[in-house]
Amino acid sequence: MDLNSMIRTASPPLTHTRLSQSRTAIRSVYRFDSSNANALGGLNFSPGGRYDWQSSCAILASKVVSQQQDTEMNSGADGISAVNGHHTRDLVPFKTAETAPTAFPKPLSITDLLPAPMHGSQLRVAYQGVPGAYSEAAAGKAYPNCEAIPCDQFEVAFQAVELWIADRAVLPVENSLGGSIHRNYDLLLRHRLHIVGEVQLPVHHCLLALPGVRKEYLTRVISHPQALSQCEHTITKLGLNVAREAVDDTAGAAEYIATNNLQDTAAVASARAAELYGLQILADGIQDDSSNVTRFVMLAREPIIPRTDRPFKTSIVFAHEKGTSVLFKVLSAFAFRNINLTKIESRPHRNSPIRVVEDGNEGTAKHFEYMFYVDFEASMAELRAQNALAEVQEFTSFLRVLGSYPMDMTPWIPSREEDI
Ligand SMILES: O=C(O)C(=O)C[C@]1(C(=O)O)C=C[C@@H](O)C=C1
Repeated sequence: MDLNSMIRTASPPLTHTRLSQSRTAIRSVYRFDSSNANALGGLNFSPGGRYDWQSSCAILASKVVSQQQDTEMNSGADGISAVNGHHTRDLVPFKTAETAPTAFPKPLSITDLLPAPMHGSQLRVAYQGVPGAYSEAAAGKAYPNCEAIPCDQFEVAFQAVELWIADRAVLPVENSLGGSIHRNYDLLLRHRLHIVGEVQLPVHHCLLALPGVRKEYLTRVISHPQALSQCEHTITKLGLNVAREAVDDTAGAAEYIATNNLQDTAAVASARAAELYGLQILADGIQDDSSNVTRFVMLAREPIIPRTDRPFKTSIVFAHEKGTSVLFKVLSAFAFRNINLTKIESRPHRNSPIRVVEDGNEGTAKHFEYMFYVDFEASMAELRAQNALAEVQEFTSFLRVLGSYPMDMTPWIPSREEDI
């Protein structure tokens, strides 16, 4: 058994197996009851279903709304049906309050369209890791008072939302020191969820060990690979002669040390993980840069309606059969309209990873093919963004809008000063 599986044995996050056990129950009912909760490892789902919200949201096509339409939207449910070109009554079965007072669907209200619905019921948010992981903190920042659902893998968090076990997933996509979390870029493409928001979380790492353990006793430091890479230089500067070992998440590493009473191993994790698993903090603020930040995206089954009354970001992914030659044209579509790009990422084109170009005289060239992910600072409700994408569509063979969502504009709170 490897380290990761041993850690998983000790903690009960949502796994692929538990997801498939619960699949049948989830398909047959929208409401979760306590038996489903037990099937999912004791997760305590909030009572009451969301089918009213689901059926209402089903009418929201991913079409954009203009600024003028945005105003109509504020006029209530009728306005919304007009905005989207649909008639709600065609889609929602009509019942009078007298005949079925409890089954009558709640009309879609403006709060249903916000990234964090204020339904009164607790929002269930899937994250990868165990309690004390940074992803759990990001879920709490994105959706205060949510019910955070731990998942053992990123993919399980995607599936938890798809299967209605969770309402949202909050997943890391990039870190200011460690770079992109590639796995999540690939999963964004493979799954059909929509980005409905982003949060940036200052990440303040600590070196944790069992009480009484001194730095000199350590032979091994374990953590999430991103966390290890964010502390690489500092671990060396601390004079530790240790092997680095990657595990699934930072808090899981802390839990593993506590459960197995490991005297020679330290974890890179949060101060909250130290508290939860009874470890001491040997060194505080061990990230190589004190302004270490991880950006997380919030995912949902339905897109939100883009707006223009606050700063929005839009994320797209595109590809072209003729390779990278299209890149300049695509980027210029944004440059001409003064639209800032905040991120560009390329990933292997899994369906056709190599393009072979025969040249009779020179031989055969093999070019790698890519999917390009771009984030830009504009809302899909803005004409300039719509025009830019119309142009991009002309140059590309594949284009998907992953989401148009409010930018995280929370004031910058620098991480505490290093204390080592
Ligand atoms: O292991 C955790 O605590 C996580 O939440 C994962 C994760 C990541 O995937 O990057 C999140 C934030 C930090 O950058 C380090 C690790």
